[in-house]
Amino acid sequence: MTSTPASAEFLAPHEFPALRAFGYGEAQAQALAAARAAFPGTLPARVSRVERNGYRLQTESGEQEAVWPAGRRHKLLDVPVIGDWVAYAPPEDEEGVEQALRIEAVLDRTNTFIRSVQKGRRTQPQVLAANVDTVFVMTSPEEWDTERLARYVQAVRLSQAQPVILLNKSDLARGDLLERAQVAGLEAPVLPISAQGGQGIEALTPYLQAGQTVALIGSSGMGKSTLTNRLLGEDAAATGALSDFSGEGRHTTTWRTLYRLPVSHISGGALLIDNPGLRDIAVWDDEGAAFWAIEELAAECRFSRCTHGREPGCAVRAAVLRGELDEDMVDAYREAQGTAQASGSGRERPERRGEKRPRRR
Ligand SMILES: Nc1nc2c(ncn2[C@@H]2O[C@H](COP(=O)(O)OP(=O)(O)OP(=O)(O)O)[C@@H](O)[C@H]2O)c(=O)[nH]1
Ligand SMILES: [Zn+2]
Repeated sequence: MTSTPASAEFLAPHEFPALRAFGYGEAQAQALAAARAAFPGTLPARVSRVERNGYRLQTESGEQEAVWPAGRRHKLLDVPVIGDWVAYAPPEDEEGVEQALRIEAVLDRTNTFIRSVQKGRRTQPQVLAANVDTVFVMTSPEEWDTERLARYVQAVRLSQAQPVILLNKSDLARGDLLERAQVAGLEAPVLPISAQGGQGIEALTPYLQAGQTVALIGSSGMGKSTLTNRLLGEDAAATGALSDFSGEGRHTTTWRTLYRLPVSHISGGALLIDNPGLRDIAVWDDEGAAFWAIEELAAECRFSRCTHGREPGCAVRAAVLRGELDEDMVDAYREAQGTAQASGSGRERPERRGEKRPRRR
């Protein structure tokens, strides 16, 4: 929604100095204005933790519990995820301060990370994280695989985030791997680092500026936890989102969390998204990429509430006709959005399932 908002609904970013450190800026202020038109008086916050039964929000006045009201008819892709900006209803009275805040709307996302999940025989998109500026793809000398990395790089670029390859455990690199990695032709910087020893870590600084959001992905054992702990440093326990950070280690944490990195010689105070689902590199498949593409294209549809059915000026349909998008993927997406039924063209086509391209791993 890019139309100029009514002034009463528009709250300038500088009115939220604390949220600015969490990345609140002009785009969020515009999105909030649109949400306030529907939900007057709501205020902005960022989802800093997703729990089984609720959320933790970073508001201008600190972290607070919140709920996304059950029973509300919402579409699958509209459910708040880690990294989302939301509009919440401020508590009505003093007592209300003790209660969980109510999330009224998810603000327009600058991007989403979507994976495909299998529900029975159907493929369905699931949003893992939103509003990510940079994705660190972590690999190691033993696991270096140029082709596979090229696919992740492409997937990250599709989602409008910037890919950066971290070649961790560079202390273990043999022969000329570090040199070869630099000239592998990947459309992303390749940074040799050692999360354990700290070598090369300064190269991350440009991506870790205040208000920047980064996500770390990579298969098991690449050193994601080691790097996260190094970046969080001693200040970890002092950060709100980390109040349950314990000696048990992060492996036991199943929450999705947005950590604010302490300001150090490496980080200017960036936000780091840790999502167990995002860690699994298998999510970067063709289907997930198709769902991203649909989300991006949908912004170009003539109607902001386009269901990508038979509306005129639908950019998603146009891409299908051009052969750029798989129709099955569009159907799966529409089903998840709950729009397929409404527009009367929802079809299940199990007979075509067998024809689908094999999933690449
Ligand atoms: N030699 C060397 N070993 C490292 C380095 N970074 C991490 N390791 C080791 O690699 C192993 C795996 O590191 P983790 O940080 O647990 O890896 P992870 O990516 O978080 O793994 P999962 O939690 O399973 O996803 C540990 O034994 C680390 O000590 C490094 O820079 N050099
Ligand atoms: Zn459309």
